[in-house]
Amino acid sequence: MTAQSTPDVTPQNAPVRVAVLGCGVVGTEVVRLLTTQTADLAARVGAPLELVGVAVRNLATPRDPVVDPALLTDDAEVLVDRADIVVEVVGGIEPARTLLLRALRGGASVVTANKALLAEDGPTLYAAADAAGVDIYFEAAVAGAIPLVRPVRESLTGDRVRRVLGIVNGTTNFVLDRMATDGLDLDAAVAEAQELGYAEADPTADVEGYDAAAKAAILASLAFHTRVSLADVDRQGITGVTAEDVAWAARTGHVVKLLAIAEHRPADQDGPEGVQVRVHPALVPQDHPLAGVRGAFNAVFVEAEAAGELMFYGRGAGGAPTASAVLGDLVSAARHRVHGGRGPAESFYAALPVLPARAARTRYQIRLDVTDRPGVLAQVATVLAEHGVSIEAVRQSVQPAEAVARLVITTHEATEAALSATVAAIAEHDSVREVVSVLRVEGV
Ligand SMILES: NC(=O)C1=CN([C@@H]2O[C@H](COP(=O)(O)OP(=O)(O)OC[C@H]3O[C@@H](n4cnc5c(N)ncnc54)[C@H](O)[C@@H]3O)[C@@H](O)[C@H]2O)C=CC1
Ligand SMILES: N[C@@H](CC=O)C(=O)O
Ligand code: NA
Repeated sequence: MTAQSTPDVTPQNAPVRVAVLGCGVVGTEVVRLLTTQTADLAARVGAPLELVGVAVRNLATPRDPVVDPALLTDDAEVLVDRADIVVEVVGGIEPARTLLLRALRGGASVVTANKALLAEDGPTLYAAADAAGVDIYFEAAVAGAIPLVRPVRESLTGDRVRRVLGIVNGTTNFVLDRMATDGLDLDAAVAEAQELGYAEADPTADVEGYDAAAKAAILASLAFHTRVSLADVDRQGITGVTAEDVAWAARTGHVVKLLAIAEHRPADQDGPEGVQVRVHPALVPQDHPLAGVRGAFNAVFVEAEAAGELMFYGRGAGGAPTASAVLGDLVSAARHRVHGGRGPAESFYAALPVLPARAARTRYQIRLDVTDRPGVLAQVATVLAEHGVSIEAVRQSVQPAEAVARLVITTHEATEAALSATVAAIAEHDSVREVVSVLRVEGV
């Protein structure tokens, strides 16, 4: 195998000045790619990319040797004012928002990995970019290295996207995988994900589903040409998922995954046109492609009217994979600085209402402990039937010593509202000791 050749022609155009804000897991890898691929990047852009500085919170923090100490500053505002393109890998809402607005208003383009900020206040950033005629790119913000933002924002913009469904958080996928395959508990698996650089600065954002919900909001906005914010997403994380849930999933031929699902619903007898966006743990059949997504990998299906079903798969977290997506955006924005042109502006003309996710119809698996005596199963089945929820399958295992039977009921499709009412009624029943768990079943 031969080494890739390095171009020997130095582009004649003036350098594009790049500022990097934040030098943590992702920032360090961005600096590494910028400083080790200088000639290739210059050839691809048509001008050198000059790293003019790296803003950090604490100058005294020990850093990877790839980061030249002479480039470090703790004055991010001054650095922003010196740049043509600002790469933001600090994370969080403030000071990231203020710094990015300063960059955009000053005429710099922006590349950001910050899904929390985009899902909270994306329209303000888009508007500032538009007013200044500059770019805002954010491939790294959704599904790390996987090209997904660009395909949805640009490649599929001539089609009608109906649904986006998948795994968009590497940390929780890693955690659920470690729980299932190695019997690790949630806290130990989260600590490992932090060690590997997958988790957010506060991993609550991962385990409680906020990170996946932010990504779902961004994807829904792009896919359906409308505005969806974090607050619009029906969100449930994985902290309620127990080792027993994971074990029962395997016994019934499933794996537990944290899924993000965004759907465009046409007007029909159930209600008006709109979008539904939800994030929650779900049982996925073991033979479904999403079940084979291991570790911190992500996988997303996009269903479009003309294109049909597309699947995107790859590393959804980690410093180097995320930096790859950042650099791709940086080259695009830099090309525009050198040769003219702009990336896409916000497209929100459809202005669709966000519909309650409780109206979404899915299958469910209900696990409950009942008194082990004749006729109990028929009584539980009657409660389900009375609420219009039909049963697809029932498994029963008995613990004779305790006179308890464990029932695992898989339902046909039902709304969350119907299911909740049914579960409440079941829980009231004399023979029911405990409703142990209720999980959606997706991907069937
Ligand atoms: N780690 C990952 O796998 C991925 C991270 N992201 C996003 O990338 C961004 C950065 O993530 P990480 O590098 O993992 O986080 P990190 O916590 O490792 O790095 C952030 C760095 O920013 C620094 N910082 C905080 N406030 C600052 C300020 N005012 N000025 C300058 N520096 C400041 C922190 O000291 C820290 O070193 C976040 O928005 C995150 O959501 C996106 C995709 C994947
Ligand atoms: N914490 C995030 C990082 C990438 O977006 C994740 O685990 O997916
Ligand atoms: Na991506």
